[in-house]
Amino acid sequence: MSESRRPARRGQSGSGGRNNRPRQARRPDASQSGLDQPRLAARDVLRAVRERDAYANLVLPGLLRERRLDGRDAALATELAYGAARARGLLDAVIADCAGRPIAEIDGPLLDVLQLGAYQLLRTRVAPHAAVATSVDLVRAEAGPGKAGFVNAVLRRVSERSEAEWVERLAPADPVGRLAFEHAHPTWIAQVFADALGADAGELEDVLVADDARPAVHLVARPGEISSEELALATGGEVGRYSPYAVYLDGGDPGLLDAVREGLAGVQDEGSQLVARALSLAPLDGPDTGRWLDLCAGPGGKAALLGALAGIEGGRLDAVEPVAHRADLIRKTTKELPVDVHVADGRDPGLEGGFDRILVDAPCTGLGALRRRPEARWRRQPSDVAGLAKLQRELLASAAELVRPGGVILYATCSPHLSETVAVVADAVRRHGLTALDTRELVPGVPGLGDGPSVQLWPHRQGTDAMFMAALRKP
Ligand SMILES: C[S@@+](CC[C@H](N)C(=O)[O-])C[C@H]1O[C@@H](n2cnc3c(N)ncnc32)[C@H](O)[C@@H]1O
Repeated sequence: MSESRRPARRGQSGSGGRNNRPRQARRPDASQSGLDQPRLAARDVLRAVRERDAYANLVLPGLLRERRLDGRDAALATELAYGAARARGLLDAVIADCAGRPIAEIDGPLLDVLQLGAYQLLRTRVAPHAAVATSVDLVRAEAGPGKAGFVNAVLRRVSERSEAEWVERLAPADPVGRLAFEHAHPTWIAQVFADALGADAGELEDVLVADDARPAVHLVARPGEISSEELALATGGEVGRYSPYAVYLDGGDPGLLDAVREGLAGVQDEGSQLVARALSLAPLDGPDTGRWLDLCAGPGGKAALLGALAGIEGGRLDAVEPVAHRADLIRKTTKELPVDVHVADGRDPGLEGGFDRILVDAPCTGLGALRRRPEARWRRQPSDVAGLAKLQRELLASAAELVRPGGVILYATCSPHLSETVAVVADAVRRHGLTALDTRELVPGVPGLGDGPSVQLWPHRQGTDAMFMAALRKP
């Protein structure tokens, strides 16, 4: 192994899910046994993402276990796989310039290694000769000396400039495009962030930087099971700033923690905790009869928190999810809680109305949680938005039917896209006669919430995912 173990500049963690079985997670064969194993693992993750649309953060853990990589080797593999997946647009622009040909004309397996090498050269403190040599070794072992020579030549060219110099040379001239390029985001997503920031669009660079940094792991202490103080003591973490259930961890695999294995705690971004809590705090007209509904509940993170909070008040939560295996995940997360899981479409779940509190945590583009899903920013397309916005409106219409007069709906997305947030809410207010409440009052103690009445959280302001929420009461 090399000096590459020095701390790298950027890194990450995340969540997601499809085609992620560890098909590629077999042990390396004999021809690979002399190779740098963390880099081989990172290369295999990039390959799985490219070839079969896998999610890096679901493939990598299985692969590390299969290959018995732990400690510093696991940390290096994680840093390189997630970092290269996240920075793909920037890396590809540099690689294409150095190769003198479009990315589409470079063989996929070579491109995986070039991205890995370019990432090390531009965004880590790995010594250039180690970055180039280990990349060349990876290609030589699989594709022979000719291809290895090509990779060697391209990476040597990459190493002739720093990241800042490449940005200077290749970034588009327009301000949003330039910032997007510099911080490895597609321009359209940077524009979505700028639009959502509105008058605060001057903070765009701060958002992009925060979105590109390794996020802390957030744990949720299950109410009634363990307090956040006890959880922080048990895990060596730090009690969260805003959610009374949050604990921050610096890194590591939270799945290995006793508290998580025993179901006393879960992994959940603090912003998501604040969403669930906001629904529980919303003022109703009339008494709370204890009928709560989570209309888009899979995989069950917020349902677990809501179920625990409803249970403390003697209430119950109905949890709706159309995808059977995601409904199974809700059952697993909420067992022993007063939660009834229904496999159904939230637009017509077949439940009797009259709910006091309804969460609509709608399917969305996820543009607010990109920091936790390394490759997602390069996969999402602007054309994804229209279909989701239609579904979001329909789900909110269904919630407006199911909530009782005086009851409250909390509409939430892990996206700041205006077409998925304020536009959907304004439409619901107009069509269904709902009243917008001041949602800022439902996240007490959280600074930087702007003019209301809805709440948009940001990684650079609150350190959470960019969750949106709006509380709506039926008159
Ligand atoms: C943003 S996720 C919800 C996350 C969840 N609340 C949690 O905290 O774990 C959206 C969920 O809505 C589900 N979904 C998709 N279409 C739906 C529909 N028509 N009705 C209800 N849920 C739907 C998705 O399968 C997904 O599990």
